[in-house]
Amino acid sequence: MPVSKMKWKKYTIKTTTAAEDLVSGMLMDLGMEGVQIEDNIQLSESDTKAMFVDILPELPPDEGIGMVSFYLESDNEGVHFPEGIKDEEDMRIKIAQGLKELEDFVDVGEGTITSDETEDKDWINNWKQYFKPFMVNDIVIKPTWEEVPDDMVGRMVVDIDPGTAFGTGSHETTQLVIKQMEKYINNETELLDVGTGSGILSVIGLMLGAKHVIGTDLDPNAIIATDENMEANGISKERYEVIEGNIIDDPAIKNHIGFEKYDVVTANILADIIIPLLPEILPHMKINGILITSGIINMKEQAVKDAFRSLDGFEIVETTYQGEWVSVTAKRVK
Ligand SMILES: C[S@@+](CC[C@H](N)C(=O)[O-])C[C@H]1O[C@@H](n2cnc3c(N)ncnc32)[C@H](O)[C@@H]1O
Repeated sequence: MPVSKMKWKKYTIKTTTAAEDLVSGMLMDLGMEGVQIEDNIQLSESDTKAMFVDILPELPPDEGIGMVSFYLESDNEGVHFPEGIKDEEDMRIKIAQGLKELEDFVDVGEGTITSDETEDKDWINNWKQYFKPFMVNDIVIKPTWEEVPDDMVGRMVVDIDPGTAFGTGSHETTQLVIKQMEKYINNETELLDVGTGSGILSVIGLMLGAKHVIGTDLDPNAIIATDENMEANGISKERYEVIEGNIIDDPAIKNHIGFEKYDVVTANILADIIIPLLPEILPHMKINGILITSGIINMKEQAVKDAFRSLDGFEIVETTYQGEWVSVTAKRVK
């Protein structure tokens, strides 16, 4: 699929941090898509988890200003406004009315609207320009829309389009798991991939010879992406299953996955999620089964290891590092 080169016009409303969510909602009601908020409020714990960052960025002080932006497609005929909006003037009037209604509930601040010159920007597909074929050990990982470069021909090739799910393979945490999988997966392996994202680890597990994989994720986009990536790599439906749900607290998922069944389990999720996952994953593993955890920022290495050691059943066999990230591999010993 070629990288889309649509043109977009960006409009930005200067408001307050208190009003930014309401302003976004108002814009979405008017039919705007891709609404973005920028402010200097520190991310909450749940936001950081969703964004997969363990370290909070240092931001300048929050001065209560929030910028809410949206993008409209534009071409030679001009900007394409959502249904019900005639032109730019009509849009500005409708937004001003919307802000006025919100004023009864919250301080909307300046409420000024600025626009950027039309730019060649596609915020959904932009990242694709930077996703190029690369290698992890001997495995070539490439976007589905790129050819295998000449110097990488003849190796195992994994095609990936993560869509909106996590997992191009370029993140250190994913690479740490792939390198461990190469050591432990063989033709007898039953694999469980907790937090499958794009399905990249499941696909690689099967390509390395695993008999079957079950992937789980909380994100419905991960299910779609995994199906697509299995197909892109010519993997038949009998070899895998991907399910939406949480093995931490959903007994139906636990029963479905089955107990004492897995030779290898991968879990590339944040340390704060891995810690409560460990006792839940243990009973699904065979004795001598291997659990490869990743997504652990170095400052949380000790906490994850303490969690492993507090459980009667795991023995840590290896710790590997890439950049500021850590992967802990453990064996089920009883
Ligand atoms: C860092 S991504 C890893 C994606 C892919 N496995 C990789 O290695 O590139 C973590 C994934 O875990 C999912 N996740 C978070 N908590 C989970 C849980 N309790 N059970 C299953 N998946 C979870 C997220 O939705 C996200 O897709």
